[in-house]
Amino acid sequence: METLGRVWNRLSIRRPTIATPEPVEEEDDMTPEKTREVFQMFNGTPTRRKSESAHHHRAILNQMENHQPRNATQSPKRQPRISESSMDTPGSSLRRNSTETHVFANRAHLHSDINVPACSSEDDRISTIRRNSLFVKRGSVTMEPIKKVDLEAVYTVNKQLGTGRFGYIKLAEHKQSKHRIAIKFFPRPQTKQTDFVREYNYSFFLSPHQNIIDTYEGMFQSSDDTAYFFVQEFCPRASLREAVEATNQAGIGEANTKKVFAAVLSAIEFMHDENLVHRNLKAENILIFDANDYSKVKVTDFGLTRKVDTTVKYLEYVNNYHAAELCDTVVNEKLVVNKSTDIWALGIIFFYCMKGKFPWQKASIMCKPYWEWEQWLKRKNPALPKKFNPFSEKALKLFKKSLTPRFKDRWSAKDMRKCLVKEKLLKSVKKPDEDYYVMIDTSTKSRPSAASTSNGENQEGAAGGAPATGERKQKSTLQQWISTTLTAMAEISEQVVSARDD
Ligand SMILES: Nc1ncnc2c1ncn2[C@@H]1O[C@H](COP(=O)(O)OP(=O)(O)OP(=O)(O)O)[C@@H](O)[C@H]1O
Repeated sequence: METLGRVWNRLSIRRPTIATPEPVEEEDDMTPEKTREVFQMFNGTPTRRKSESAHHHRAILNQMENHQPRNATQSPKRQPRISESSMDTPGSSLRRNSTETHVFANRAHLHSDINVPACSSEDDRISTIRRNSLFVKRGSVTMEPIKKVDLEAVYTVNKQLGTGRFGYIKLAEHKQSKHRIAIKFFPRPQTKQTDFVREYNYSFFLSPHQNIIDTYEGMFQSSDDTAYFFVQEFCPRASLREAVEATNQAGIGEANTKKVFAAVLSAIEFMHDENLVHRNLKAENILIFDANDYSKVKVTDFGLTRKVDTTVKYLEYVNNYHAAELCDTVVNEKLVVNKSTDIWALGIIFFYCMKGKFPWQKASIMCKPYWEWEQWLKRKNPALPKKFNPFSEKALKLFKKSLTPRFKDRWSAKDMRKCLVKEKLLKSVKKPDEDYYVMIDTSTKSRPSAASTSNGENQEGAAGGAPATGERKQKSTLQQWISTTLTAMAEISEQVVSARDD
């Protein structure tokens, strides 16, 4: 069993002052596994097997911006080290990591007087350096000292953007560069240093992915010692929660849901490939950068992120996104971290995007809407709960494979992505007057196509075979049908009369 102190000594780096732990409610104990987990991140020692490592390289390369996807048989293309690529960039200062031979970019040259981040998503130059460097992943998980910063001197701190259980986020402007950034604060002494460091490391380590919030390099604490903080890119729009709420319980529609999920599942697939579980997926933690077309969507908040198989202690806190196994757990019960909890949360988010509300409050049989779903799932009741009626067979399969209490039966993020990308998610709904068109069809061959009667975004503008796009056309078709019917009735009555006469 390796103690915290020994790990620091082994890393042979300057040991930061570790704050005396305050009696805060712990989510998980500082087990030897956990200690290793946190501090393995600091020395960058690869813990994966060789095959996993190759897979990781492929995954990270394929998902980095500006990188051509390669097939699995190609060996990872060597990326120029920063030291090489920077030769033609005079003035770029490089810093050598104290524990590793990796060299990675330092943004100190941009703000040489005060070494604090000021980058924003617009800062393409720096983000490209990071996103193109293969070793950023290992470089990013290196332990650095927590620097004291006089907040007022460096930033103009503005309004609060959000608040959570562990801290709060504020909009700020970096005084020197005028960049708008988001600062995530962790109040002291409530926050343990290890929790702060862990969240920063996961956030920074995962940032190169295009659907994960960018976290800028550096861990800080305010000069008055009231909070730790790190800096992230600012999302100028809203979270998915706000976007859905703005629809007044109508949901964001099939096309937008597909866009959101393409981004979110790409991020979660990346995390799961790295054997990391987000554990706090919810609409509030999905940031929408463009409210109009959902073209830029990023996942944030890695405060609960843990490696697969980590043992954590359960806290008494249940939300709409919690899987059935979490809702049945008692306080302080130990749980083993599993990817399937993210899959459940994604199932809930999918329902929420499509319907504008949650399927249930709590995934417990004490909650009637959930109990009804479970009864149907276990075939104890053949009636599908009404709220699932609008969904297509494929979408129902997605629900069955995410919102199942049998966590081993749950899909992977990849399965979910395949289903969401390819399949139609809403049933084609028969319009009330479809029968009328069927009658027309037999006489006038002018029935609208099925596409124009489907529910969802395809309702309007369906192509091919739809005759009655305007009211006028419909009226004339109706007149035609009436006259055909009247003629037919006259013929029939004539035949009846003549038959009677015979
Ligand atoms: N970079 C950002 N730009 C704009 N708003 C943000 C940003 N990051 C977070 N927010 C907003 O702040 C809220 C809280 O942020 P975050 O989830 O990171 O805090 P937390 O304390 O970890 O919350 P939780 O209770 O979910 O753990 C988010 O729901 C989001 O609305």
